[in-house]
Amino acid sequence: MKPLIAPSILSADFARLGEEVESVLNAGADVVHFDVMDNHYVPNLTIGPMVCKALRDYGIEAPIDVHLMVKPVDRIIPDFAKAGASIITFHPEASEHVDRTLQIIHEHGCQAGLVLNPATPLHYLDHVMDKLDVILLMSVNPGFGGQSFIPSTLDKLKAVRKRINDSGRDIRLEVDGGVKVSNIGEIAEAGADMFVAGSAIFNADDYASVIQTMRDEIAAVTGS
Ligand SMILES: O=C(CO)[C@H](O)[C@H](O)COP(=O)(O)O
Ligand SMILES: [Fe+2]
Repeated sequence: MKPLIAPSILSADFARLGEEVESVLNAGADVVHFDVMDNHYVPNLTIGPMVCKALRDYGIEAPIDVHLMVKPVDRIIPDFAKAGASIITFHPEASEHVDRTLQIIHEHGCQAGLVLNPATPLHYLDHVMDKLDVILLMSVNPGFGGQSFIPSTLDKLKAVRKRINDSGRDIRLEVDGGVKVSNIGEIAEAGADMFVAGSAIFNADDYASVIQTMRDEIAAVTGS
């Protein structure tokens, strides 16, 4: 599948969020990564469905990838679907019934994904592979942008890539946390095909140049 670059708006200038999202899409980004934190499941507080709707009302048409770091998770899903989310991912530890949460996301017309933290085992995928559109591996502990990539994620990516290939389904393998120009090649080589990057893109002066360099690094190892 075509590699997707998904800037995390956590590192955008929130006072100019509409413009920032527009700029990063004009600079070549594919997907908007939207980090939702509740000061309960993670020790930080960010943005909710009203902000997602505001981006749609502003004219943003690109897919919005809502990464829910909230507990409980089910009751906020319909609000995000109504607000214009395209993909909704959640952490299994934040759901009492993972299969039901996936079902709620699909019933509301969104693509669904599970997010596994660095220390969360892969067995959470065991009985739901047929219901996943996305698997997101966290390469930092969730809660903050600007952290360093945890290298053991590479082996985990390889293992999940194998599971996806064995399943025969088109499941996106997304990676989130500490992704930069300097490591995106090895991350792609390990099997990721959707790359979240917050600080690496929004802290740069030229968004287009960072995104193009990321694409070149991915193409150098995967040919796509
Ligand atoms: O989910 C997240 C943190 O919980 C963010 O998406 C992630 O950290 C992106 O930021 P950066 O690229 O700066 O690491
Ligand atoms: Fe995220």
